[in-house]
Amino acid sequence: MDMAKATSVSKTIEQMVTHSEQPSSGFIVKETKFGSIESSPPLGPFPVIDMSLFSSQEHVGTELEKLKSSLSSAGCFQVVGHGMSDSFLDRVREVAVEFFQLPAEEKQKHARAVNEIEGYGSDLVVSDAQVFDWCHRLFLRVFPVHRRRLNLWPQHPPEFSEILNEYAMKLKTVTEVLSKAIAKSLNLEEYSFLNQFGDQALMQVRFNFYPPCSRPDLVHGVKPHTDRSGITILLQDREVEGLQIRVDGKWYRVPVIPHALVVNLGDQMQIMTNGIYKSPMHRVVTNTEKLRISIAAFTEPEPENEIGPVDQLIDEQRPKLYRNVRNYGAINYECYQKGLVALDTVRA
Ligand SMILES: O=C(O)CCC(=O)C(=O)O
Ligand SMILES: [Fe+2]
Repeated sequence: MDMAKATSVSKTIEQMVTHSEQPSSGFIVKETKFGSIESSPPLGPFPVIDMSLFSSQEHVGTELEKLKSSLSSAGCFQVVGHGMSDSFLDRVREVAVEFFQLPAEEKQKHARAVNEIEGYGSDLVVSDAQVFDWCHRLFLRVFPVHRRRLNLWPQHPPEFSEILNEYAMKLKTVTEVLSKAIAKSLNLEEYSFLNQFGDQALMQVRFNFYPPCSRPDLVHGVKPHTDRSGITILLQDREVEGLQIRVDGKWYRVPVIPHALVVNLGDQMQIMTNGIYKSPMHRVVTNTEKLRISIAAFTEPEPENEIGPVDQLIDEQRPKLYRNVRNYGAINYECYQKGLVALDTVRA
């Protein structure tokens, strides 16, 4: 795909929104393998877990039970008691909004290169048959720190980098605490997953901006996918819903709880838990009235690390479901281009 066509995708959304036009054909979903685009399926069975209770003798058992039952079915829950204040989370959202409100030329200074995902832009174009998502994104690697590409980090608003850095550090702690709790919920040693992530685990943050859309019934904010990560932590819009998760073949809405974080498992945790815990398929729908922003942080093992199902989760009843792999990110990307389900290609 040449540069002209790639940039025209992002311009098109803004122009169509400004002129209240119908989405152009490149955005229209023609076949939905995973069910029609409904804006209001039922609310999902996603529990709210209070992380501060992990250190309470009295309550930890109940919280770990909730974690276990949600991860073995839906693969998703929300967390409170994560240690971040409401005002801090609002600040994180605000800097994202301020960035997206900048004039297009200003945002383009941080544009991603045509064949790269890091930076600001719309969908990376990988095939002529591709249907585009109704979304602009700013995608930045935050860990390991020496791999940050600071030229892609916004200069406006001026406090963007400082806030993102602080948010990333806090999310790192939350992710570590959750990894240990996930291990405990399976009666494993606390570091069973963290050891596979390694000290140089990757964290990438994606700021998603979904403009209102005149035909939410015809486009996806983000098309159905599973995350390639180990663990994804999502800060949803304070007010506007849009995320849906598929459980047992049906779509469910994830409710907005303004100061909770949504936790989704990614494919690499499904591998490490030998398929006991699920990496849920999810999608985002748009609406006619309101724009939506969300901030997703994906943590995954160091690409060079070999990861695989934890030994204690393999037995005669549950043989090893996945083989050991390195660089799952690259496998996932290749499958995406070929239209294959990445997890199916790494079965034992
Ligand atoms: O916007 C959302 O709620 C989810 C976005 C998402 O699934 C992603 O960025 O991978
Ligand atoms: Fe996702």
